Amino acid sequence: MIVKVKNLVKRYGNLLALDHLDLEVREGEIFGLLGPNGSGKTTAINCILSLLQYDKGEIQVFGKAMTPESYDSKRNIGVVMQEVAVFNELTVYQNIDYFCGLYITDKVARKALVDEAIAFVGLQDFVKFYPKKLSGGLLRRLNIACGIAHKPKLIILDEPTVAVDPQSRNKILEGIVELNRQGATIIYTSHYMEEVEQICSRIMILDNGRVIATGTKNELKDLISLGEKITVEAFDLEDGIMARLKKMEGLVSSDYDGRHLVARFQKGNGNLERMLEFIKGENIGFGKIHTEMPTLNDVFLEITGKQLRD
Ligand SMILES: Nc1ncnc2c1ncn2[C@@H]1O[C@H](COP(=O)(O)OP(=O)(O)OP(=O)(O)O)[C@@H](O)[C@H]1O
Repeated sequence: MIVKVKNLVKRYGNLLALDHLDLEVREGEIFGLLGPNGSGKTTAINCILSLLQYDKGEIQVFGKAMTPESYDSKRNIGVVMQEVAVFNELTVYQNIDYFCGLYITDKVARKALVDEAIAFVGLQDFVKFYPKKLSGGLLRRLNIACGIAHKPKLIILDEPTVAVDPQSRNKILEGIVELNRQGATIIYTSHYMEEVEQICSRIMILDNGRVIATGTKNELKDLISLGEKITVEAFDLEDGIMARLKKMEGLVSSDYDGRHLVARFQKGNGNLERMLEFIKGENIGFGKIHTEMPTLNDVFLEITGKQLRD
C-alpha cells in the first residue's frame, strides 16, 4: 500500500473538516479524491503530507508512519498544490531546476530531468520566460513540472486544472496518465467529475469530510438505482404523448422542451427497447436518439441529495 489513512479526524475549531477518514492508495493507481468545494480534499492531502497536525488517526506512506521528519518518504513524493508556488524572480527553466535540485544534486542527471519535465508539460518555447509572462494554463504547467521533475514514486496533485484553458487542461490530464504509465502512483483531487471519470482508476467521493463511496467509476454507478438517460430528438410532439410515456415501466422522469424528449430510467434491462417500441407505437417522427449512463454527479445526487456541480 502506498498510502494508508485510518480513522483520520481533523478539526478547525468547531468545524469537523475530516470525520474519521479511511483511505488506501494502492501502488500503480490513479486515485481520485472527488468532492465539492470545502469537502476536505486539501485538508486530507495536507495531513497525508504531514503539513498539518490532526486530532486523531494514523497515516502511513510507503508502509511507514508519516511524520514531519519522514525525509526519506518525502523525497519520493511530488506535490502539485492548488495555489501555484513558483519564484517570480526565476525563469521557467531556473524554477524547475531549483525544485529538482532539492532532490537531485548531480548536475548532469538534473539537466536531463529538467529538460524531460519541460518537454513533458510542453513548455519548450517558454524556458526563458518569467512566470509573470505566462498565461494561467502555462503557469499551472510550470507548477506541475516543478513538482514532478525529480521523478517521484508518488505524485499528489490538488485540483491542478482549476481555471485552466481547455488546451492546457488536456495537456495536464494526458501528462498525468503518462506519469502513471511510467510507474508513478497518483493521487488526484478535483471537483470536476468528468476529469476524475476520465483518468482515475479508483475514486473516493467525499462530502463534508466524510467518505460517501469508494470504487471504480462503474462500481460507484452500480451503487445507485438510476439507469440510463435516453434523449430523443423529436419536434412538436402531439398532446398526450408525455402523459402516456409517464406510464412506461422503469421510467423515473421525463421532460420535453419542444425539441428533445429526455427520459430517465431505473437501472435494468430493456429500457431502450421499450422506448423504441413506444416511439414506433406513437408514430413519433424522430431525428437522433442517444443514451447516456449515469454520471458521478448522479451518484453524488442520489447518495447525498445534492448536486456535486458548483
Ligand atoms: N485553515 C483553516 N481554518 C479554518 N477552516 C478551514 C481551514 N482550512 C480549511 N477550512 C475549512 O475546512 C473545510 C474543508 O476545506 P478543504 O480546503 O480541505 O476542502 P476542499 O475539498 O479542498 O475544498 P476546496 O477545493 O475549496 O479547497 C472547509 O469547510 C473549509 O472552509
